[in-house]
Amino acid sequence: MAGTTNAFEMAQRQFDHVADLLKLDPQVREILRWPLREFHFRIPVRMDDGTIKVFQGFRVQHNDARGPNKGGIRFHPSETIDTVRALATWMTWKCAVVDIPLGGGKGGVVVDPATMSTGEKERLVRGWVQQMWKNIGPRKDVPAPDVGTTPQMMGWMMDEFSKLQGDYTPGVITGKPVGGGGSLGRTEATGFGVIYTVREAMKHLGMDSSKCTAALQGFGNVSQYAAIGFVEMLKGKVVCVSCWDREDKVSYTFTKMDGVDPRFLMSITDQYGTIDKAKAKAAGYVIEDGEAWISKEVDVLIPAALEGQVNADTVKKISSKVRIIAEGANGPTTPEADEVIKERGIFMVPDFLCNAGGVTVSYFEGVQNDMNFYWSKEEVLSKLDEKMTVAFQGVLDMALKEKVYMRDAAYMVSIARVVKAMQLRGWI
Ligand SMILES: NC(=O)C1=CN([C@@H]2O[C@H](COP(=O)(O)OP(=O)(O)OC[C@H]3O[C@@H](n4cnc5c(N)ncnc54)[C@H](O)[C@@H]3O)[C@@H](O)[C@H]2O)C=CC1
Ligand SMILES: O=C(O)CCC(=O)C(=O)O
Repeated sequence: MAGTTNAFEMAQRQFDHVADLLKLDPQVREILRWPLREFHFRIPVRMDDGTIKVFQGFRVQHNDARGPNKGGIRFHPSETIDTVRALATWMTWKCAVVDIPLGGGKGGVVVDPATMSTGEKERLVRGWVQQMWKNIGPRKDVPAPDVGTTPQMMGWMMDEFSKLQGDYTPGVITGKPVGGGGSLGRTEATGFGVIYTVREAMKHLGMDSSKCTAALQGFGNVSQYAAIGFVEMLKGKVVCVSCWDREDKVSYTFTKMDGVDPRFLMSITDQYGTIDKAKAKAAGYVIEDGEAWISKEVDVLIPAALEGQVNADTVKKISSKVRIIAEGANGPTTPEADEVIKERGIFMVPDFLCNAGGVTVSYFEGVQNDMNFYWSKEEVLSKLDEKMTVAFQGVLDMALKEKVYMRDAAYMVSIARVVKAMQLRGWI
């Protein structure tokens, strides 16, 4: 992969660029370039065979000027502190851009959860809470799921925290299972939120969504509901999705030029987002290499897997037909690729705006936990649509007013809100 691959370096470069445009005070800049707090810890877990395995865990709290830190916990074999720092930093900008009263945090464990039994996973997540419980809580830092973690794990974590605290505390964590303190609509929230922003981008560009096509990277939580939303809400056609194949250890693209059926594909996908190749082939899907998704002649590209996927090499493969890139993933585009996209005039819906639907419904989940009163799915999704639409319009207005790239405009909106909160609290 060419160019910048370190996610935290990417996050700092994006921020520095806009800080320069804003002529941001150097001291304010120094606060915002780095996380305020980091926790590095080891989690010993009794494995099913009786041995003890020790896992590396992290939690990074980037900035809590606007409210408690908020952000998921990622379980991935290649997790690093720099990835967690980047993801925590983007969470600060994400919560600010959708104007929810929360700061930015993120956690992680270096582990491949697919290699563990259910019991081992439960002991690992309870161990994570045992290390962190004094530094998380509804008014301190509220974790949630991300890549490799599930609602069930959030349920166990909430239980562990409540036991240690001696009080039932559902608001300590979000993305919990429905019936166990979770909110209806959280599963769909990130993917549907992506589609609400694509809908608004299409309105701005004068595109008829029912005549549009899309190619998606990834087929996990975000991509599955983005694909469903593109087909069912926008009446468009998704020509391919891709995934990482855990057996073959490579990625594949699953293509059907007359339109994939996302609900069928979901029925043959495991909990880690790997699609069953044999079943897909039998249903008429063409299986191509993992990078094929990016060169499709479509109107919309939705990278919804991991960071750094649209980079100096892969950006060259983007077809001249593409008009919108909607970043479902966090940090999928490197600064080098951004330059090319800007030059080509492709409309960018940047990650921390595009995928903010998840944390928005997590915020709604916390509100419902506080009230001990739960909303219908329709109510949750209609509140989400409103938040995402207002946020999109705010960023678009800034981009048009300042004549800047949408990513820079999103940073401008968020930085102003975080700086204002720091001023109001007397930090600066
Ligand atoms: N789940 C959520 O609510 C939110 C997730 N995100 C971000 O969205 C992205 C995806 O997250 P989830 O869908 O939750 O994760 P997930 O674990 O449910 O799915 C990830 C998908 O990406 C695929 N993948 C991994 N490496 C790949 C590669 N090299 N090529 C193609 N596919 C690959 C996996 O096979 C899987 O289908 C991440 O960047 C995450 O941080 C952002 C906001 C909220
Ligand atoms: O739901 C949340 O609180 C966090 C979601 C998240 O980790 C993200 O938006 O990247």
